[in-house]
Amino acid sequence: MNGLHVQNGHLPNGNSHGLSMFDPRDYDELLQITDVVRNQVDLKETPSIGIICGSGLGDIGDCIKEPQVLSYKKIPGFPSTSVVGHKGNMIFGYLGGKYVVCMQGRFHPYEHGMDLALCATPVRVMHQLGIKTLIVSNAAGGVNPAFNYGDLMVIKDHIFMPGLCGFSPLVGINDPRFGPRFVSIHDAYDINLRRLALTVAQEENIRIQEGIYVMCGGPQYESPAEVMYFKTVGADALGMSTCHEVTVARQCGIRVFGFSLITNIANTDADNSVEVTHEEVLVAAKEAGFRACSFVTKIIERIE
Ligand SMILES: O=P(O)(O)O[C@@H]1C[C@H](O)[C@@H](CO)O1
Ligand code: HPA
Repeated sequence: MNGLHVQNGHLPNGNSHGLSMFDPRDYDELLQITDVVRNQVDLKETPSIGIICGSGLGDIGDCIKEPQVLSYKKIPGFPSTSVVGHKGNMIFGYLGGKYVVCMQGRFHPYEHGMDLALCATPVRVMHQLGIKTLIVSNAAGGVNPAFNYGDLMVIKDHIFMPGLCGFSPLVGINDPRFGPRFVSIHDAYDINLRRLALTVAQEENIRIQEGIYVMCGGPQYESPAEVMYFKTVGADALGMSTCHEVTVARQCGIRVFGFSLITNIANTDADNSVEVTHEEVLVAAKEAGFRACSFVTKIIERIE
């Protein structure tokens, strides 16, 4: 065990700089964290599905039945969540008739020194808890001209900008217990889950799109010229998260479903642009809360 200090049987949280004292690439250290989680909740069964709530989409966690809520503050190694709209709770309980674990709040690389492995820690912990399927959500700016404010977008594929620039959660030592050194990202977003989601949306009368999500580094929103660049290379929606989590999930063989809530339409012309704010992102997410909950619940009901 490297660099991990056990105090009174508990591992410490990250320090005041948000940097963690544990090594998120160390399988055994993560096992300890997972054990601390297990010891603080009365698990009804092994959770089969993990959920990560995007900005303002914490309502999904609030829909969970018989919830057991564990604050991230009680999970050693988990850094703080500083972004408004990310409550920082790990919730166990039932959704759509399945036992799930839900991360009501995520760690964004821009909050934590671009330490992508640290930010993907919840996925590795959920893997050790036994999940087989991960549902990731995010707020994103729409680039595709057919998209409207408030649309949901099933993620078909992604462009992981930090990953392409060497900021991958898989950089560094690789413990084969997490999965292979080299991971193929050819089918990251499970096609059967995507089809199921499109069917559910149609049945529930939810406006749905399908497209390519781009993870930028953030925290600044993209300039109109940058948006045009991404549009040219095939982007449909822009955000600042998700791809690091999906990459780690795929390494450990978890199947993934991802969706974006289009909270704003990204600017494409500096002469006709509007300010983008996190406040409007949160308003859009609040308006979509009920829809997002029923979408996720109905999908989970039908997951085999
Ligand atoms: O956690 P997500 O990806 O939903 O958060 C988005 C991206 C930024 O963190 C923030 C910008 O408003 O919302
Ligand atoms: N860009 C990046 N991230 C975002 C946006 C955006 O326009 N909207 C919500 N999250």
